[in-house]
Amino acid sequence: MKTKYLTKTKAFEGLPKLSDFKIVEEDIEENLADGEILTEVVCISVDPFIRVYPFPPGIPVIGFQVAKVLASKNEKYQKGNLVMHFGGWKTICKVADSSCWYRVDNVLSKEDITQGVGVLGMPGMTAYFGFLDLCQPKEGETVMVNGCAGAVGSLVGQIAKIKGCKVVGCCGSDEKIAFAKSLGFDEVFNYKTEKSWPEAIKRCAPNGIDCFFDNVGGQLASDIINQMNTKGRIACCGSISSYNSKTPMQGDIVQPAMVSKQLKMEGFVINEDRFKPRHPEGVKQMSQWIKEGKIKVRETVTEGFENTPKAFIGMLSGDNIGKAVVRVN
Ligand SMILES: NC(=O)C1=CN([C@@H]2O[C@H](COP(=O)(O)OP(=O)(O)OC[C@H]3O[C@@H](n4cnc5c(N)ncnc54)[C@H](OP(=O)(O)O)[C@@H]3O)[C@@H](O)[C@H]2O)C=CC1
Ligand SMILES: CCCCC/C=C\CC(=O)/C=C/C=C/C=C/[C@@H](O)CCCC(=O)O
Repeated sequence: MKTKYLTKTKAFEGLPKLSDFKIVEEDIEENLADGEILTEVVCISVDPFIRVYPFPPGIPVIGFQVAKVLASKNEKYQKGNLVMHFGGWKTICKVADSSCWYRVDNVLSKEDITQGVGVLGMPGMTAYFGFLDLCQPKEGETVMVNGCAGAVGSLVGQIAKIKGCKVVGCCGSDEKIAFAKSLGFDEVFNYKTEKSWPEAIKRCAPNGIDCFFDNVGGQLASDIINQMNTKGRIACCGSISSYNSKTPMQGDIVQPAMVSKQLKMEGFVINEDRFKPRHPEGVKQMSQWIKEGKIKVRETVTEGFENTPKAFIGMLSGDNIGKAVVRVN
């Protein structure tokens, strides 16, 4: 049997380019070891961590996909099931049990299957556990989310509304502002067009910020932290403003605000042991909120395996609204 995968030809430098990728075709043995499954890709996730995770050129680009089981030597999965696994940008995969997250067709219909790598996948779990566990939001508090129209940020804002918070967001276009407002965000600003970030933050959150979910980092994050209320909580989720930077980032220091306001700042990665065993809880709650109409899902879908690099570069450049995903089959 033949498989195809996308690999990077060399380490990324700055914003990745289409010429940094190539497709490789090879034979794949169909015999499976105990616990393995053989799958055919349905959709592929393009996520920011792929830009910064130091995987070498030559191997399939890392990442999550939803795939159909073609054969199984794992009692949890049967031929025909749809699963979400960490098989990378590859069409036919042999997958070990440890890389397979869950059966997607138990919770999603065929039309919504791309949500397996979005709201019910890694980004959804990041929003759910990262925000609720680290920020501990209370009713009436003000929550700030940057990258607020993306996969994680758009979900964090909606969870914050469910918890009775005032939600302030920022993002990179007026179309994205309209989207965030349609989700229930109370105030949103465009960080690309505002003359002064401190003034925009003050205007949108005049009473200060209690919880900050940081997707972006850099000076924008420093400006937000400098307007936090006493005992505020900061979840450091990502720092996408630095991922393509060719020179070291610079920004105002935050220690004076951290000390004087007694802030709590904590970084996390969703595959930590403290979250992994709780993923079924996250999937169940997010599914429930979607059914109840409390969480709305938006995706930017690119068609075709060969267009995965284009979708990835587009996501890093801000082209996506909601989750960026590639539909293959
Ligand atoms: N800690 C963890 O376990 C996880 C962390 N993350 C992190 O969460 C963040 C969001 O990820 P995700 O929701 O998947 O991605 P998004 O869907 O939000 O897509 C990326 C977005 O980042 C924004 N962006 C790009 N460059 C910049 C910049 N220089 N300054 C500000 N914004 C920028 C763009 O939106 P715009 O138009 O607004 O600029 C773009 O659309 C990332 O930092 C990611 O690394 C994600 C998953 C897990
Ligand atoms: C593990 C990636 C660390 C890079 C941190 C960079 C930015 C933050 C971010 O975006 C984190 C993303 C985390 C993604 C986690 C993916 C794992 O669940 C992959 C697990 C691998 C496997 O299942 O074999």
